[in-house]
Amino acid sequence: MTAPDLEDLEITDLGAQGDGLAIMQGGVRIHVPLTLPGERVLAQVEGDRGQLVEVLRPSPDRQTPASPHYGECGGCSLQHWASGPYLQWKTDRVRHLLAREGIETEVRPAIPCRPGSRRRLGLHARRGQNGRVLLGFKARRSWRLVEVERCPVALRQIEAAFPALREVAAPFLEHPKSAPTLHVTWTETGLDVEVTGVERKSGGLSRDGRVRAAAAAAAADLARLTLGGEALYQAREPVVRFGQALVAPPPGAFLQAVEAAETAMAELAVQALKGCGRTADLFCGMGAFAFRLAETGQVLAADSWAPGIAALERGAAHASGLKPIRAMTRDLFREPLSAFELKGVDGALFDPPRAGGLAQAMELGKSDIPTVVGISCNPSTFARDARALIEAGFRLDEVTPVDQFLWSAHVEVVGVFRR
Ligand SMILES: C[S@@+](CC[C@H](N)C(=O)[O-])C[C@H]1O[C@@H](n2cnc3c(N)ncnc32)[C@H](O)[C@@H]1O
Repeated sequence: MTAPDLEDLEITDLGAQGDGLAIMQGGVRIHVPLTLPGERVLAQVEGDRGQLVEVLRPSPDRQTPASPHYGECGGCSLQHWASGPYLQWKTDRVRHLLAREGIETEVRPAIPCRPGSRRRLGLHARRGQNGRVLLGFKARRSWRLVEVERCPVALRQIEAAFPALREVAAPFLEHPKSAPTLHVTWTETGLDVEVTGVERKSGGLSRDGRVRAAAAAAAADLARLTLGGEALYQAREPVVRFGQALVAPPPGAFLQAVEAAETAMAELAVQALKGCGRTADLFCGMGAFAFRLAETGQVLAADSWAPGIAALERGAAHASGLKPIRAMTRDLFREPLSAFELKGVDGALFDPPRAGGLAQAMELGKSDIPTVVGISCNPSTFARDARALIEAGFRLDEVTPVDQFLWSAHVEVVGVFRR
């Protein structure tokens, strides 16, 4: 094996994953994580990857990273970038991905999210030396676990619970093949933790393990602890608020990562769909947007995840002052709501998973709905779906990036289509 070459590189751009890009002789593009455009750096280069050794000429936009685990932890890739150019890069990236589909529209300045606002985290647990439990995130481009004590992205309540969560994780490591992940969500009644990645072949978690997990959950004052959807401990029912409604999320439910981002997206959607008497919320989850839309008009809500639809229905049954919500479990990839079924709907919102919702977008295109709001955590598939709507006669009037995934290369978008 040959040792990597030490190279003096000029970083000219930033790639899609947030890595600095340098062009070597012969036009080879080298990805150098943790660098910024305009910087001169020393990096160990192997293939098309460079590992930063030293920043020889820092960018004026370089800032001190907030996390003590920065660089090692793979969770954040852009913590070293000042907020102005960082947000501008996300906005430009959305514009670029739309342009690639031939779409030109107004891309508004990205809505920022504060540090310390993330309410959902996936924490991995492993055994370290001397049997000690390690809790943290994966290292950059590696399966290695980086133990974290602080996470400036997470809500303070989650960060403060790290030591107690390490105790909660311990029983799930009883089988050497287990690689547990604690999916931690902050709710109105406290922390809701769903554990996955526990070896099931030998009967799953032992009886003793369950007792220890429940005791650790009580000591950590969790609202609920579940393993693969099965309750191990519940002190209080977890509850999340969507506008005026309270919903009890089933274990492992999808929830927008940052509450303020969800509120900002809902405000954009409600504003665009103002005056609609009947809207459709497609890929509705537990109704994060449906409940806000139901404050002024009837809602038809659909999603393939039956437990989420059941939670939405229970929330709707207890909410007061809302217009009726009709919810249905439906696979919108295989069986999108047809233009015929959408008759009488005068506004629609669609918020598909990362893969996008092309089949549903095409049906929306065939319908006579005048306004559609598209929300997506993947601007590439959003642009593809937008293309389908535009080909069906819509204009994409505006797109607003929302920086829901702080200091990562990911960005959420909200687009308003009209015809
Ligand atoms: C990005 S989430 C949005 C959920 C909701 N709008 C919210 O903000 O909480 C995407 C949703 O798509 C749903 N989904 C995934 N595949 C689906 C499919 N084939 N058909 C219908 N819904 C699907 C998931 O269950 C999830 O609720």
